[in-house]
Amino acid sequence: MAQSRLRTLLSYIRPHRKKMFMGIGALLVVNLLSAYIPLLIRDSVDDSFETNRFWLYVVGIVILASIMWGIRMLSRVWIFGVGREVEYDLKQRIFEHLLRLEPSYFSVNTSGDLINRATSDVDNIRRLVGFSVLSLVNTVFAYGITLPFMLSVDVRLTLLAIAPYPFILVAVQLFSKNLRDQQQQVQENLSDLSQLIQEDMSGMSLIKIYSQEENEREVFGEKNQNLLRANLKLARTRNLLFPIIEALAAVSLLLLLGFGSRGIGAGIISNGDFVALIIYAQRLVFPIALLGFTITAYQRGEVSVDRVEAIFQTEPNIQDSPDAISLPVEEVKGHLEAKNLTYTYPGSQEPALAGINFSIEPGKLVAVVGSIGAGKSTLAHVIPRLLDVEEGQVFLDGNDITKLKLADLRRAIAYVPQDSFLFSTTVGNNIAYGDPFADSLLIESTAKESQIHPEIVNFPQSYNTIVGERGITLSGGQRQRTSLARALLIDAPVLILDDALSSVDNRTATDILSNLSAGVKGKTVIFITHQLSAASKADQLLVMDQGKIVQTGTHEELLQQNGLYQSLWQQHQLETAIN
Ligand SMILES: Nc1ncnc2c1ncn2[C@@H]1O[C@H](COP(=O)(O)OP(=O)(O)OP(=O)(O)O)[C@@H](O)[C@H]1O
Repeated sequence: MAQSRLRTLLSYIRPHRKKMFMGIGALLVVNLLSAYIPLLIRDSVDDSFETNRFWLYVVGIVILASIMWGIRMLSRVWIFGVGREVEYDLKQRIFEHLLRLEPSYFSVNTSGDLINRATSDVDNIRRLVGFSVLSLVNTVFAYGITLPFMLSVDVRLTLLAIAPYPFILVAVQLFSKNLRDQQQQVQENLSDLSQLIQEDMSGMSLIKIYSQEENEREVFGEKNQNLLRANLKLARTRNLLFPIIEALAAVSLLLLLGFGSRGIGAGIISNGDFVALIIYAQRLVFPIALLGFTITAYQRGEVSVDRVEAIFQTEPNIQDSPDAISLPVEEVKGHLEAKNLTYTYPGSQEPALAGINFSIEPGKLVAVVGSIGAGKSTLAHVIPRLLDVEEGQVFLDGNDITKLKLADLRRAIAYVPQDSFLFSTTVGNNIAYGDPFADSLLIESTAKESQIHPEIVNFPQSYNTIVGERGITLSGGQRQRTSLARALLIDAPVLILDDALSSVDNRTATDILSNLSAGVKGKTVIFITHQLSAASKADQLLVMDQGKIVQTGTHEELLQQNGLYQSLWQQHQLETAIN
C-alpha cells in the first residue's frame, strides 16, 4: 500500500521531472559548498594564528556563502515550483474527472467533501511534493556529504556526535501512527464542517423561516468544536515529538563539546578541527529536525493521496460502450420507444419504473401525468441516460440509447429539469449556455418562445442582468422560463420538460405549450406535469401510477375511460372552481 502510494506520488511528479532534477542538482551543489565552508573556517582558525591571511579567508567564505545562498534559492524555486505544478495538474484532473461522473455520484458524495479533497487534500500533496522532497533530499545530501567530511576530521568524535540520531528516528516511528490517525480525524472533521457551511448557505431561507438559527449555530459549534479537538490532539502529539527530537540533537552537541574539548587538551585535534566539527554537527541538527516535519507532511500527504485517488478510481457507470455508434443530430427524427423499461434506484427495493412500454412518434407533444412519486421524473432522467439504464429498453429512432455515443444522444435531447438551475452570470449567458456563440437575435427569439422576453427587457440591464447565485434574483416562474429558453436555444429534436412550468400560471403554461407544438415543428416534446389543463392540449397523454403506465390516449379518449386520469381531471376541475 505504502509502495503504491509512493508510486502514485512519483507519477504526479513524472511530468515535471526535469525541473525536479534541476532542483535536486542545485541542492547537491549547496550541500557540497556547505560541507566545504567549515573546512575553510577550520583553516582560517588554524592559519590565522601564524599568518595574516584572515581577511582572505573571510572574503572567500563570504563569496562561497553568497553563491550557496543563490543556488539554494534556485533549488527552492524549482522544487516548490514542481509542488505548485502538481497542485495545478491535480485540480485540473479532479475537475475534469468529476465532469465525467453521473449525477447520482454527487448525491452520495457531498459537495463539501469533494471541495475539501480538491482544495486542502491537494494542498497537502503539494506540500508533500515540495517541502518533503526538498527536506528529504536535503537530509540525504547533508548526511551523505557531511559525514565523510566529519569522519575525515575525527572518527571517534563523529561517531559520538551522531550516536543519538538513531533514537530520533525511533521516536519519530513511535509517534508516526498516532500522527497519521489524528491527521485523518482532522481531515474528516474539516470535511464535515465545510459540508455544513455549504448546506446552510444554500438553505438560508429555510433556516430563517423555521427559525432554526440557534439550532444551526449549535450544530456548527459542535462540529467546529470537534475540529478544534482533533487539531489540538494533533498539535499535542506533534509538540511532544519535536522537543524530543531537539533534546536528542542537543545531547549530540553536548557529547561533542565534552569529548572535543578533552581532545584539544590532549592535542589529538586542532582548534580548527574542533570548530569545524561543531559547525558540521550543527548543520546536521536542522535536517534531522526537518525529517520529523517531513514525516508528518508525508503522513498527511498519504491520507490526502488516498482521498484524491478515491475520486480518480471511481469510473463513470454511464459512458460510451466500446462499440458506441454515432447518430448526428441532423439525422435524428425524434422517435422514442420504451420496451419493458424497468429501473430500480441503487439500494431501493421497489422499482421506480416497472415494465413501461410506449412509442412516441416524431414531432408529437406527449404529456406525462399521474400521481406523485409515480416515476415521471425517473423516466425523464432515463431517456438522456442521466440514470444508468440497462440495454435493450429505450430506443431513439430505433437505436438502443445505451449503444449510442453519449454526446450524440445528449445533443439530440434538450432536458429542462424540475428545479431550474441557473448559473451566476447574465440572463443572456444562461440562455446561451448550450451554445455560447449564439447571437443575440437567437437568444431573444428563444426567450420570446418561452415568454420571458418582456420581463427580461424590464430587468435593469436587460439580457446583461446578472441573475445572482443560482438565479436567486429571479422569481421561480422567471427561472423556469429562462431554463426553457436555454433548452430551446440548442434546437434539439427531442425536448423533455420535467414539471418545468410548475411555477408558471396555467394560462401562460398552456400558451407556451401550444406555441411550442405549433412553433417547433418536428420536435418531439415530452411534457411531464401536474398542470392538467396544459397537459390536455397534448397529442397524447401517458398516465403513470406506481412505476407503470396505466393509461394512454388523448385527453378526450381518457375522459371516456373510468380510470386514474378521469379522477385526476375531476379533482383538477374542482380545484379550478374553488380558486
Ligand atoms: N435518487 C433516488 N434514489 C432512490 N429512490 C428515488 C430517487 N429518486 C426518486 N426515487 C424514488 O423513485 C420513485 C419515483 O420517483 P420520481 O421522482 O420519478 O416520481 P415523480 O412521478 O416524478 O414524482 P413527482 O410528481 O412527485 O415529481 C419514488 O418512489 C421516489 O421515492
